[in-house]
Amino acid sequence: MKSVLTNTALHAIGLSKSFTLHTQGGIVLPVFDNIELTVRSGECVCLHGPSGAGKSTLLRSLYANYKPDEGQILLEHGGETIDLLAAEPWEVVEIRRRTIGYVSQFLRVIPRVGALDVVAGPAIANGMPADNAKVLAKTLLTRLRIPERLWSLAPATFSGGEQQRVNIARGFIVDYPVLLLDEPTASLDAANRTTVVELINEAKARGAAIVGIFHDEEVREAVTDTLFEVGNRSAAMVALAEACA
Ligand SMILES: Nc1ncnc2c1ncn2[C@@H]1O[C@H](COP(=O)(O)OP(=O)(O)OP(=O)(O)O)[C@@H](O)[C@H]1O
Repeated sequence: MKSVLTNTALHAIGLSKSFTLHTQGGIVLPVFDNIELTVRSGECVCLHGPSGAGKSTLLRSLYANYKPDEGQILLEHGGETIDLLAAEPWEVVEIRRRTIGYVSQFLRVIPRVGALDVVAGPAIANGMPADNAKVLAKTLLTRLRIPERLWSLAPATFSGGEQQRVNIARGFIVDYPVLLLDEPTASLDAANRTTVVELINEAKARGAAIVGIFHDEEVREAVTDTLFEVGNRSAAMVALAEACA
């Protein structure tokens, strides 16, 4: 469909999700119901709620890792508004390449590919010449304090925090219009948390629409514009100012 979202980068309408446990007698676990979520360009929405409320499930649904039972996820992609849930698998691949970035807590390591190439990969896939992509990758790895001696090594043997920082560099190397962040600072020290906050705020300043889960209170307060409560049946938007008052 032609573009219908004005200044809104992502609009989820009527999202409902339950899991059916086929190996456990077909028990149905409802997770969320009738979620309505709007994220504007330059805005960071923090998914908030108790453990088990469904934050990760919602974030994964926004990346089409999980398929909600009902609803639409409208996005601007290639000058058109598309519904991610109705997209063909090849379109989902294309949407992930160009429009939605996702930083999970854990790096899915690619055997034998060095950290520099792991980070440069998404930029090259978006058409950036390899030399330029590697320069950008080096800048990000330096900002995230990955020592140069590790750049050519495959991250499989890196520490948890090092892997997470490689993952963050990989997620921020492309100027995705929509960025999904699942606890990006979970294994990081204070200096690297500060760098991640800077990267998030720089992404917002260039107009990225961000949805994230941030358990660290300082990080949450430094980046969040809007808290989105997950976990009651009528999930509601609560202004950050109210939540922090
Ligand atoms: N793949 C799955 N299959 C079945 N149930 C699942 C699956 N993923 C999540 N769940 C269930 O859905 C509910 C929500 O889980 P989810 O991980 O989204 O919560 P969360 O709010 O992110 O929790 P936390 O803050 O502890 O990470 C939980 O009850 C969980 O057991």
